[in-house]
Amino acid sequence: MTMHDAAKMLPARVAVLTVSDRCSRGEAADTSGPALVAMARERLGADVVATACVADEVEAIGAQLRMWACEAPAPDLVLTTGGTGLAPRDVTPEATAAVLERRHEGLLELARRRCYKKTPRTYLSRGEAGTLARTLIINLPGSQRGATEMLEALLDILPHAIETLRGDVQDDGRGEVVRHER
Ligand SMILES: Nc1ncnc2c1ncn2[C@@H]1O[C@H](COP(=O)(O)OP(=O)(O)OP(=O)(O)O)[C@@H](O)[C@H]1O
Ligand SMILES: Nc1nc2c(c(=O)[nH]1)N[C@H]1C(S)=C(S)[C@@H](COP(=O)(O)O)O[C@H]1N2
Repeated sequence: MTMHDAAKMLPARVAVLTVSDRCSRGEAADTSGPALVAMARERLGADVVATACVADEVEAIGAQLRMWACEAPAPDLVLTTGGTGLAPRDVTPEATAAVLERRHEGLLELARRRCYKKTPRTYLSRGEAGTLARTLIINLPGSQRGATEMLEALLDILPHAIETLRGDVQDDGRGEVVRHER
C-alpha cells in the first residue's frame, strides 16, 4: 500500500499503553508513550483515542488491553511500550499473549529484521503481536529509541494490516485492491 492508498482509508484509531513501574509511580517521565502518539498521528494520520500507563503487572496490562478491545468502537491498533526485555519484571509479552486470540509473529519478525541493520539489540525485545477481536496489538520496547525504531519499521504495512482487519478490503496482498463501501 502506498501513502496515497493509506490516505483513502478512514483514520486508524490508535491507543498507546506505556508499561513501566517507574513511570506508573511518577518516578520517571514517560517519553516513549508520547513519542508513539506523535508518530501515530503524524506518520499514520491516526486518531489517538486513548493512552494509559500501567505497572509491569500481568493483570493490569491484560485488563487494559481487554478493556480497549471491548470498547465500541474499539481501537484498530494498540501499541504498548515497555516490559518486553529479560528483566525479571518484564511481563508485557506474557500478559499480551494471554489476551490475544490470534498471534501474528510475522509483524515483529519484519520489524526486528529491519531494525537489525541499526542494532542487534532489537532481538532483546521479546514483544508479541496479534489480534483481540478487531484490534491489532503490538508490543514495542520501553526505550524511546527502541519503540520509535520498531514502529518506524512497520509504518509502511500497518495501514493495509488495519484495513484488512476491519474487513474493508479484499486482495491478494500484492496488487489490485477491492475496497468495500461502508
Ligand atoms: N516509558 C518510558 N519512557 C522513556 N524511557 C523509558 C520508558 N520505559 C523505559 N524507558 C527506558 O528504557 C530503558 C529500558 O528500561 P527497562 O527495561 O527498565 O524499562 P521497562 O521495563 O520498560 O520499564 P520500568 O523499568 O520503568 O518498569 C531504560 O533506559 C529506561 O529508562
Ligand atoms: N529497534 C530497537 N529495538 C530495541 C532496542 C533499540 O535500541 N532499538 N533496545 C533493546 C533493548 S536494549 C532492550 S533491553 C529490549 C527490551 O526493552 P524493554 O524491556 O524496555 O521493553 O528492547 C530492545 N529493542
